[in-house]
Amino acid sequence: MAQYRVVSGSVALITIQNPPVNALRAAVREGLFNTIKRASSDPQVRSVVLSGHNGTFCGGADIKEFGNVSLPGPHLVEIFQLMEDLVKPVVAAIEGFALGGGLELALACHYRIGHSKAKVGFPEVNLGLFPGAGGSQRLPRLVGVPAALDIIITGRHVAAGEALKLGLLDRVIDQNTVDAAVTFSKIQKCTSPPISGKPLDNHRLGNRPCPPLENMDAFFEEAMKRVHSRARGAVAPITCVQAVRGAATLPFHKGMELEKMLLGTLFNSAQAQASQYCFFAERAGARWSMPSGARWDTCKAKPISTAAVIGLGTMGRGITVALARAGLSVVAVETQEHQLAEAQRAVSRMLKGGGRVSYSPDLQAAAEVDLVVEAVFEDMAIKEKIFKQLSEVCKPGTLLTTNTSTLDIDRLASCTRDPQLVVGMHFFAPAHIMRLLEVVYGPRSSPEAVATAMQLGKRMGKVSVAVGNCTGFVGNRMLKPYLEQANFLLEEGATPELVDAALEEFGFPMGVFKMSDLSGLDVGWRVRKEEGLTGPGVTAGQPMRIRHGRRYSPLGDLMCEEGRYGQKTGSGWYLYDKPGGRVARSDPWLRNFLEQYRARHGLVARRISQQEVLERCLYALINEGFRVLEDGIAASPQNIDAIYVFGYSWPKHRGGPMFYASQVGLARVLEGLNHYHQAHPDVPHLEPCSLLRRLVASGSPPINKWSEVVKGHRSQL
Ligand SMILES: CC(C)(COP(=O)(O)OP(=O)(O)OC[C@H]1O[C@@H](n2cnc3c(N)ncnc32)[C@H](O)[C@@H]1OP(=O)(O)O)[C@@H](O)C(=O)NCCC(=O)NCCSC(=O)CC(=O)CCCCCCCCCCCCC(=O)O
Ligand SMILES: NC(=O)C1=CN([C@@H]2O[C@H](COP(=O)(O)OP(=O)(O)OC[C@H]3O[C@@H](n4cnc5c(N)ncnc54)[C@H](O)[C@@H]3O)[C@@H](O)[C@H]2O)C=CC1
Repeated sequence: MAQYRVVSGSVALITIQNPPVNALRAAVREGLFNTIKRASSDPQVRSVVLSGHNGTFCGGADIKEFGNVSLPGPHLVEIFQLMEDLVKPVVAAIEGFALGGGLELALACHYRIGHSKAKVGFPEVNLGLFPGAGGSQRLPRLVGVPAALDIIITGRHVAAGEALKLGLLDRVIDQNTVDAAVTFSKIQKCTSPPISGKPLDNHRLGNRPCPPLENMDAFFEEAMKRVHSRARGAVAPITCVQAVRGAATLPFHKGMELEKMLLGTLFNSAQAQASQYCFFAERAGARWSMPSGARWDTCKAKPISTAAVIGLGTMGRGITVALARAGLSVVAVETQEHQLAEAQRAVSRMLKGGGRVSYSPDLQAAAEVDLVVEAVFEDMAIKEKIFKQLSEVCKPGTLLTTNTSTLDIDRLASCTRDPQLVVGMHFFAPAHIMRLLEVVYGPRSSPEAVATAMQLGKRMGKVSVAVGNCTGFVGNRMLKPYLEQANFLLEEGATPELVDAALEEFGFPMGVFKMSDLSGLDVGWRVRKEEGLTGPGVTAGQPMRIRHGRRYSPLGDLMCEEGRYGQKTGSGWYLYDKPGGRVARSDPWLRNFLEQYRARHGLVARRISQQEVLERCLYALINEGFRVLEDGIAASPQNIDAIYVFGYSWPKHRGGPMFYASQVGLARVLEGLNHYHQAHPDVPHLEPCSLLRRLVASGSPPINKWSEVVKGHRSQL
């Protein structure tokens, strides 16, 4: 766990060994504690080098241990103090990553040497924590308060070059880091005396004062204001500011006491649990499986080096950028001349002149590529035609994928010669930025096609989740009842402002109406027309607010008929200063419109609480999530949660909708749905699904045990 060797005659080389990231689990902490003591008392040893096995210094504390109320083994704070107090110089040799507790470990060393490709950082804020083993107190003393606060609050990875400039690293090298650190620990080159034996006090960060900061009170006030406005209800970022303020104002030992107290408030909090759950949910998608039994570890991906993107609108442009950034050579195809020219400019701008992209108005240009992503209008007839053409044009074996957000993958596959080569690759806007990729398999998609799309997602840095084929797949299928509830609430007396405020307070960066204005109201309108819910496809004589015997809100359709598509037209649920404007203002027109609408349909506006908004919107969405699990469209609640956190900006500190349901309590969610369904019996999305009932009947097991109930449930269907 911590290997000890004496090298070069007098240097104790301690190597942390705990693959894959050398996390500081109990046995490692024990090993570190013992080897530091050994180095201290070994008369042969004059200096110490600390390194990590297999090119990674240390990924920090072992997150899997965090559920324990009291962690076993020696405490990190104690180990780091022991190391800092050592009278022999200790040099950290940083290769790969030094993150979280790993960087705290490096800060407790007297010197830090990093490889030029190394990265350091404090990502704890993403886990609902902050660097609580001395990091919040030592880093500001080394790099100053503003730089330290930035690193701690953002959780970003700092590249070696920047770390050197900040003084976080003493040296950056391109050669073998451990060898360099051993040499460094023994001698300082040229005129300087050997560092072994040199007084080390200035290199013990706990002994140093924080560099002074002018206008400190104003600095922290401003920082706190910024954090409050951005944290969206997350507590950890606020604690980061409090802890760093402690470093700036208190002696080290007092700062450490404050750090301990603050960590105590976070460590077992619901937010920390939710954020840590998200860390593992993000990674769980890589271990995909299909109902056929095909799995991530038994299927091989095809090599992909060239791709074509068909349709260069909003999505196609971002997809082209994402593929080019992943190192693929991309052919971008668009039939509209002006769109092609505009897309070429936009893509070049985003790629900053880099990437290998060629442009064509002709589908024939896709003849030799390994993979195609189709991103034309959401119109089945157009897409079917394109898939038929692609099947004729492309070389045998080309993977044909579609970015459709709702349509049937199998129907598209049936237009091709090789339906097993067709899968959905559902990106989220903006496609080069949003991390989520839903990889949709149809009944005939081959495991190899799925493996290839998943592998490509990884190359693009996406969180990829394999899902089954149904209208809207996982994310958009669950979104439908959420949007539906929001519209019903408007009919009943709410305003877009009230609904959005409730959702933003919950932690979404944008409420449902602001989000719809951003995406474009016409997108959903097109889908509803395609489904025959509005437009010429509606059976004559149907009441306006009923479709297929269920409650329906035509509000979104009426807005589009008024030409209000959202930001792009300068008005939607809100008013914008110009088409394409970003700042939403309340619109008196809309208030009038809603009043007239209610009057026309005999609806009496009532007072609606924020709690009702949250429960109806979120429980309806969660209920559909249970149906998705029940139908086997998503393999696990973790997959659903990853989709919502990385594709729909569900607040990480709430852990995703299914985790949130488990935290609220399944019985309470069931009770809420029963209540609202009784009040609205014509809304099937509010009727609790049978899997939820069954989970509650089985005593509401923890989320990692749901799959057992799901399996039993499916076998009974
Ligand atoms: C390191 C990475 C950047 C590597 O990325 P990549 O190569 O892409 O690999 P991955 O797929 O991400 O990971 C591979 C594999 O490893 C698993 N893993 C990664 N990191 C960890 C980890 N830190 N712990 C456990 N497991 C880890 C990962 O899950 C993968 O496995 P799989 O899931 O099975 O596929 C990347 O991995 C990464 O970013 N890792 C996380 C880095 C990070 O966030 N580090 C910070 C950890 S938190 C930390 O260090 C906090 C502290 O040190 C301070 C807390 C002190 C604790 C003190 C406890 C005292 C509590 C008392 C409180 C009460 C007080 C009172 O009462 O008084
Ligand atoms: N806009 C969004 O937020 C998201 C959209 N999607 C899906 O992505 C697809 C594309 O959507 P958008 O980019 O928003 O549409 P868009 O309307 O912005 O762009 C579509 C482009 O396809 C081009 N096109 C049409 N027929 C073509 C053909 N035969 N050959 C080549 N190009 C052709 C059009 O000229 C247009 O430039 C749709 O299936 C949509 O459902 C998926 C995720 C998010």
